[in-house]
Amino acid sequence: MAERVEAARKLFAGPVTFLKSAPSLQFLPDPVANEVAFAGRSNVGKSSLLNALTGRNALARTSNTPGRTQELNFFDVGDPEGEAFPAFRLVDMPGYGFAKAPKDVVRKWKFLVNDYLRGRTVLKRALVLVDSRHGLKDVDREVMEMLDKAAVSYRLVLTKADKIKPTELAKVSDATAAEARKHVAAHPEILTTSSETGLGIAELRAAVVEAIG
Ligand SMILES: Nc1nc2c(ncn2[C@@H]2O[C@H](COP(=O)(O)OP(=O)(O)OP(=O)(O)O)[C@@H](O)[C@H]2O)c(=O)[nH]1
Ligand SMILES: [Mg+2]
Repeated sequence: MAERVEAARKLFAGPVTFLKSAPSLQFLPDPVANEVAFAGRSNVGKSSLLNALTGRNALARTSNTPGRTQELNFFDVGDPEGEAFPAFRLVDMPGYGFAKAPKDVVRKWKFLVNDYLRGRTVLKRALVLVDSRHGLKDVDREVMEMLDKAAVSYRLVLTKADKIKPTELAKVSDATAAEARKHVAAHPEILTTSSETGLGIAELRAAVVEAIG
């Protein structure tokens, strides 16, 4: 475990650059590197977690206003010692399930995300982020079913762990794990993170590196 964490730290210490935004499938980058995608309800902390993983504060745009990102954002991550750049890609997905989302936006999200998830052979894993204060919601369950059907393996990641008491956190984590076990494509173990304190970030890096192989 410690070895994997160290290897992952090195890989993530390499160059990281924003590649492009894809508002629709025709704008997807060529599938030249394995990808790990960040999914989750709006405001759950996807962009913040991507920044924490790469150690770059302002790489992915974070915001207090939910639903700003409606595109797939691709980031190249390199290996400082390797020849190949990118070594892999991180994909920041638009958030789902915010209250004021207009219907056409929701429909667009479903088409874009569903098509991306089903058709992308380089997509090795999705990380489904869940706010640890709220736990899984029905929209998350719908996305989990979408991932089950698309046969994309995924891992549930609790975010903003700094915002709740450890006893509450343990309860939410147990409940989330119990649900994960009912889904064929879900990893049974839940990762707990905070972009604010750095909790779980090293472990999440290791999980990404394991996923990209
Ligand atoms: N306390 C705390 N706040 C966080 C954490 N992660 C994110 N936030 C805050 O939560 C808000 C939303 O974060 P984002 O990273 O923009 O969320 P997102 O999931 O990318 O949101 P969308 O792009 O709208 O889907 C911001 O105000 C962040 O500063 C965390 O670990 N702890
Ligand atoms: Mg975002």
